[in-house]
Amino acid sequence: MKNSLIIALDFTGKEEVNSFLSKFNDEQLFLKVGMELFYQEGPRIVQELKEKGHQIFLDLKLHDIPNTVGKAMERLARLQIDLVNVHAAGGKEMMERALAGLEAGTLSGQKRPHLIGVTQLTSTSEEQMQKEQLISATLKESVLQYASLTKEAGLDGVVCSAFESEEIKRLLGSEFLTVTPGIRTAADEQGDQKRIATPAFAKEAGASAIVVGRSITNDPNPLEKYKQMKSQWEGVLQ
Ligand SMILES: O=c1ccn([C@@H]2O[C@H](COP(=O)(O)O)[C@@H](O)[C@H]2O)c(=O)[nH]1
Repeated sequence: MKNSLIIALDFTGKEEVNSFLSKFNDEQLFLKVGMELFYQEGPRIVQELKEKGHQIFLDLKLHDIPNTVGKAMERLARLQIDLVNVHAAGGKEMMERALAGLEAGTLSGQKRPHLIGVTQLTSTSEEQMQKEQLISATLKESVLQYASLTKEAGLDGVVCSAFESEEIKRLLGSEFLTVTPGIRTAADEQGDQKRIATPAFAKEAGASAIVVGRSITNDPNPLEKYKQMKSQWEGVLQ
């Protein structure tokens, strides 16, 4: 899990996924299945990708009452995913129940999937957060508060931007995972993301893993772009 570059498979269906993955010459990847793909294809897509030897981050960002999230996590654990998440804004009790559900659903002999909490989405700016969520703290303070709550609930780490990773590791320990989306090279379009950083910046900030979607999936040569970003992430200059 640590030091992974996770590719976000934000596609409308299985055909698009297969056509994208065919360019990777059977390379074993860490793939993120999000709402768009999961709602279209259902749990079967996760099973198919696992059967091909890929690791899976199931990014469904659960956020509901503790009982519902706990029960849902118990079901998701059966998919033998590697990483899954909830919104930290759901609260400590909800996160504790999510973890308990995941543990209860993990089959004996299998490893429990890592569970992380989303802090503030990387598409949120400080100004938006303060105006729309009526939070008067700085964005970093809000992220750190959610990260602390996530750790208190016993989770393995958080989703945050690369800008908060270093501080989270300093406060909560180097083993606490920071998974950072909003990753772009200098040439890429920002799109709807607000807190973007390069793979090299994320590495410098001690991020545990980076999540890259459109920079790779929209590139005319996704394999080359993947290799380029991976080598920047791994600290090999290109
Ligand atoms: O705070 C968050 C949490 C999740 N994401 C997800 O990561 C990818 C990023 O895609 P890009 O195309 O590289 O912007 C996407 O699937 C999001 O759902 C995030 O961006 N920020």
